[in-house]
This record gives sequence, C-alpha cells and structure tokens, in this order.
Amino acid sequence: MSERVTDDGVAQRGAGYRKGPVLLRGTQIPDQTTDQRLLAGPQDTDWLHNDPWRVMRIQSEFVEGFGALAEVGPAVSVFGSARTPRDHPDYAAAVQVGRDLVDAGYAVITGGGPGIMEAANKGAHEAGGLSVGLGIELPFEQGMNEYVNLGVNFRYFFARKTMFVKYAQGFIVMPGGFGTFDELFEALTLVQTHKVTGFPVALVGVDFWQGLLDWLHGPVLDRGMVSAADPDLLHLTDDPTEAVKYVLERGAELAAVERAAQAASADAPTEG
Ligand SMILES: C/C(=C\CNc1ncnc2c1ncn2[C@@H]1O[C@H](COP(=O)(O)O)[C@@H](O)[C@H]1O)CO
Repeated sequence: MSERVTDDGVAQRGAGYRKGPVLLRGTQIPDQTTDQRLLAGPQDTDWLHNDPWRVMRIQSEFVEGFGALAEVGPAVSVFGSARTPRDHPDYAAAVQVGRDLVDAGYAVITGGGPGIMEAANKGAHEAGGLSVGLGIELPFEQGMNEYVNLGVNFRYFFARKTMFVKYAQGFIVMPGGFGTFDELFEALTLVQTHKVTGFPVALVGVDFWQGLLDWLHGPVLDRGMVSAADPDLLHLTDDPTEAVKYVLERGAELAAVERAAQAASADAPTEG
C-alpha cells in the first residue's frame, strides 16, 4: 500500500509522498524530506551534480546570457570550422564577413573559439565593432579567441544555441564540420517550423556546400522530407561580401513582410 505524508514530510500509509510536483509511492518514498536534508549538518556534495540542481545552473546560464547580450543591437551570427588554419582562404573570407558586418552597423556573434570563429571576430575587431564570443566549456580547454570584446562562457550547448538565434538577425555559415552543421540545421528547423520568422541564412563556399544543396534538392525533396520551398531558405555564394549583403537585405525584406502581416492582423475586425 502507498503512504500518506504529514506536513513535516513524514511518510504515512495512504496517498503517497509529494515532493513538489513529483508524487512518490512505495519504495520511492525517501527517508528524509527536502527540508530535513537542507537543514542537516555537513554532508557530501554529490547532490550538486544531481539533475534538479543542474536546472539552477541552466537557469543561471540563460539569465547571465540574456543579461550580457540584451544591448548587443543588430547582429549576425557567423559559424564555421574550429579547425580552419589562419592561412586558409576560408579564414580570410570569414575576416571579410566580420569586417563587412561591422561596416554595415552590425555586431558579429561567434562561438568565440579558433578557426572561422576567430577569423570573424578578428574582422569585427579590426573594423572597430562589437565582436561577441559565446564560448563553450569543452573537455579540452580552448579559451576565448583574442578578438572577442564581449565574451560569455556557457556550460551547456543548448543555452548557448538559444543566444546565437535570439540575438542575431541572420546566420552566415562558412565551411565546417558537425558543430557547424548542428548550428545550421537548428536555424533551418526553427525557420521551417516558424519558431523564428524573417531569418536569412547564407552559406559561403560553393565547392564545399554544393553537395549538401544537391542532396536537399534531390533525394530529400524527392522523398517529400522537406517542402519545395525549404531548400531555398539557403543562399549560396563564394563571395563573403555578397553573403553579408544577402543576409542584411533579405532580413530587412522579411522584417517588412512580418511588420505588414502584424499590422494587417491588428487592423482585422475581431469576432463577437
Ligand atoms: C576542435 C577545436 C576547438 C574546439 N573549440 C570550440 N570553441 C568554441 N566553439 C566551438 C568549438 N568547437 C566547435 N564549436 C562550435 O561548433 C562550430 C564549429 O564546429 P565544427 O565541428 O568545427 O564545424 C562553431 O561554430 C562553434 O559554435 C579545434 O582545436
């Protein structure tokens, strides 16, 4: 039979044991209440690594991230390989992307790491703009690249990924690996599902990305895995300056469409 709990948390036979929103019965009923554990003397620190406690850390990452980035202003997130060497043409292209974004009045947001991230931050820094790095704690310490002038470090990828989208008006994606694909496809999924609207995405590097676009336009579309319009969410170019122009202009067009739709729905007569 399950047990009932008194006000001081002592388990009794009956309805079970309530621990906040969680109902525990039978063998799941703990020996001590949460208050008892809180007020107990010195104890081991394993509890710090339990999931409910992690939620507080996760929450604090969002609070700190939102606080640090609230005044970033217009911005574009730039993604790409952490491994691109400094003498690679992709590195130079990403520097150009960073520079052009700042010249157009935008902040540059990257993952704050090496490779393409460093390059885009370098361009932004050299152009005298806001160069944001959203770092991630990794098993091997990398540190924030030296061109970041506003850096926030995250423990959790998912909290960091929210910031890339929330504080940017679009994405520019350079050649990269799994991390880059993850960031690219997250943005596409958010656009496709209308979680974000008016969010342009440009890919830089025709040789590198063409295979992906062919696959999207071929088997992925043919088998109905995406809608006909979905592959067109991506703009492909070799020219970093064109990528910046596309993201800013398309972003402005999409924002105007959204504003018009909002105005129309505000003007529409309501029923009743
Ligand atoms: C593997 C190396 C460095 C790792 N350091 C990183 N620092 C910050 N952000 C990173 C790092 N690695 C991946 N990311 C994120 O994913 C994207 C790049 O991943 P890819 O697999 O290299 O394409 C990037 O946009 C970051 O947001 C090198 O020593």
